[in-house]
Amino acid sequence: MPERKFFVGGNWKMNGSKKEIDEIIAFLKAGPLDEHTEVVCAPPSIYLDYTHQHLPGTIGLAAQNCYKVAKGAFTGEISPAMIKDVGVHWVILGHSERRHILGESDLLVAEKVEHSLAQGLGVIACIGETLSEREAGKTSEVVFRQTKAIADKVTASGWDHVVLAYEPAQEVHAELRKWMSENVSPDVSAKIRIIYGGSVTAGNCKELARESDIDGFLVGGASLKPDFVQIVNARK
Ligand SMILES: O=C(CO)COP(=O)(O)O
Repeated sequence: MPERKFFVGGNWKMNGSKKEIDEIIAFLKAGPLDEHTEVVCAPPSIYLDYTHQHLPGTIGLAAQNCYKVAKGAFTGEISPAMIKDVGVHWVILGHSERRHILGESDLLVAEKVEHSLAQGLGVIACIGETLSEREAGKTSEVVFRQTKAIADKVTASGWDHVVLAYEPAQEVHAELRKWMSENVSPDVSAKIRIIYGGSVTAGNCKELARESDIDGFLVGGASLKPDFVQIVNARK
């Protein structure tokens, strides 16, 4: 069975300023960070370049979104080519806030994943149901529908550059891995990292990290605080 390197993403969402970023970088530098964990921070796009200039090279960077074509008349959007041009190698796509607040469809998210992979970015592809969908017992239906939209656009080798981020927990992670095995391939299912994106804190990270199908985290609020170091080190 392939080794899946633990992956912790810090999604800063629409937070931060140069001063706050300096503070985050200071606690990341102080660490120490478990070298067996892949760490990727995602600042707002306007700060990608600034963060790239100051962050240690051992920590990766992600944009929080991008568009599905290289350039053109798409006011307010950024492209994978631009993300790469400032030295950044990852992008988060399909975050629940983009799906539900900004109205991104499964197809749009999948097209963004396709274009980003074609341009050579790594993709943190987010999937997850809303609370009302969960309460209606639709978790698997929604999550598999979203995953299928993405899977339809990813080539066999493309999966090497995808991390799947899902909210609720081990049970669904295990179901997702089974879906990947049956619908993509046993090989991809064994290799792909499925990370947990539901309010991870310094308090709950160690227990979550013990689950066999949880290969890391996508952290929101706690990634802005020194607690993030403990989360990165959850498997230590
Ligand atoms: O959306 C999330 C990660 O992208 C989770 O956010 P919080 O960790 O702030 O709950």
